[in-house]
Amino acid sequence: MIVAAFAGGGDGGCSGGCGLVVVAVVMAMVHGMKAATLSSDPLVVVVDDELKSKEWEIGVLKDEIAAMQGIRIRRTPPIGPPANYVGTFEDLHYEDTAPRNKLEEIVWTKYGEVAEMKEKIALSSLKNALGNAPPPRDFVGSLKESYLRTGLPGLIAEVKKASPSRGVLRENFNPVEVAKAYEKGGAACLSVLTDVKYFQGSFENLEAIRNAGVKCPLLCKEFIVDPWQLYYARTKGADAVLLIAAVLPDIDIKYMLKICKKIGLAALVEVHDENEMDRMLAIDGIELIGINNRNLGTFKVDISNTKKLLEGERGEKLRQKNIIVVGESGLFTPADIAYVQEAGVKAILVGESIVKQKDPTKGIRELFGKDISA
Ligand SMILES: O=C(O)c1ccccc1NCC(=O)[C@H](O)[C@H](O)COP(=O)(O)O
Repeated sequence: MIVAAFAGGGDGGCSGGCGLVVVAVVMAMVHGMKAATLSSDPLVVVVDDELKSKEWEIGVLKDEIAAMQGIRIRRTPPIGPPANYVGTFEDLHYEDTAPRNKLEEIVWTKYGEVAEMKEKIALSSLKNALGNAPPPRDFVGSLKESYLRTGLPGLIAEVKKASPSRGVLRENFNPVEVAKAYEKGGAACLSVLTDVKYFQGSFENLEAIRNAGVKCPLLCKEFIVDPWQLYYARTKGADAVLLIAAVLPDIDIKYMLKICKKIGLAALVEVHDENEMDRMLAIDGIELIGINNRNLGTFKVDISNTKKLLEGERGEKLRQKNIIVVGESGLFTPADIAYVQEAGVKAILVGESIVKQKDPTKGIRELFGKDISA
């Protein structure tokens, strides 16, 4: 086991906690080196090489910790150590270099995109810009209010032009028009895809909807891999963000939840299976858990996933913790809504079935089998 070897343990009994200590130590070293890089020391080149090596080691360790938590999504392609690497990991083999599934491909692309964005906009600038951002609105409160008003799951209606599994869902896509139609139809909140490459979304769409006076709180539907994105989303007017348990280890979820709280973002934490649900149930401070019925590896949609994850002790624990469960993906008919509501959800996230309708307001009426706007 890499972490144990690196930690000098080697007895195979090193838990995720041990790995975290190792990461903390390496990070402290990296921070020390970053400080050195800023100086005019003649050893700067050597320090730069070491810095690259240490950052690479952190990536390896993070994947190792994630794997221990059952996460199969690797953060970056396993490209091997930087040139001149001298260290603990040089014996690793890099055969499995293609993404294992679409989600992993999206995550790798996102890492690259975010790295480029971070070069252009420093975190400190984003922090300074927070004061000028449109004020955060109560995403969770809006879902609760809708549920109490209608007796039906609060609707998070998704502004989604296209998806990897279904291709283009709506030609002549006007995000503001769709958002207004959803609001008119009784949506409690909106989800706005901001990923460009795979969903043809954008942060411009999010900003445009916010600036058009739409009152529904907005979820920034993005693949978050770095805390920088949380600040960016907030400065663009998001009220909530998505944290995907299949992508983020517990330590990242905990850290990001803290940041969200600090900057006024609600967090929808998304799970797909029992392992992810159990991991999230062990974390304090989660208010919203989304159960995605779409397997993000195979794209297969099965709404019985929601029921399966809410049965027995898990359902009981969710109720005890007052967590609102959101049923996500593959919901098309009033019977589907009744099925997931019966299973215990109090909110739903719906894209395809309503965005494809000529009139999305009417699409919402058909989805629920009644007018939920009044
Ligand atoms: O929708 C996809 O094809 C997809 C592929 C890979 C990762 C995520 C994906 N979708 C994100 C979502 O979870 C859905 O957009 C959302 O739950 C709404 O689903 P639906 O009502 O089925 O459009």
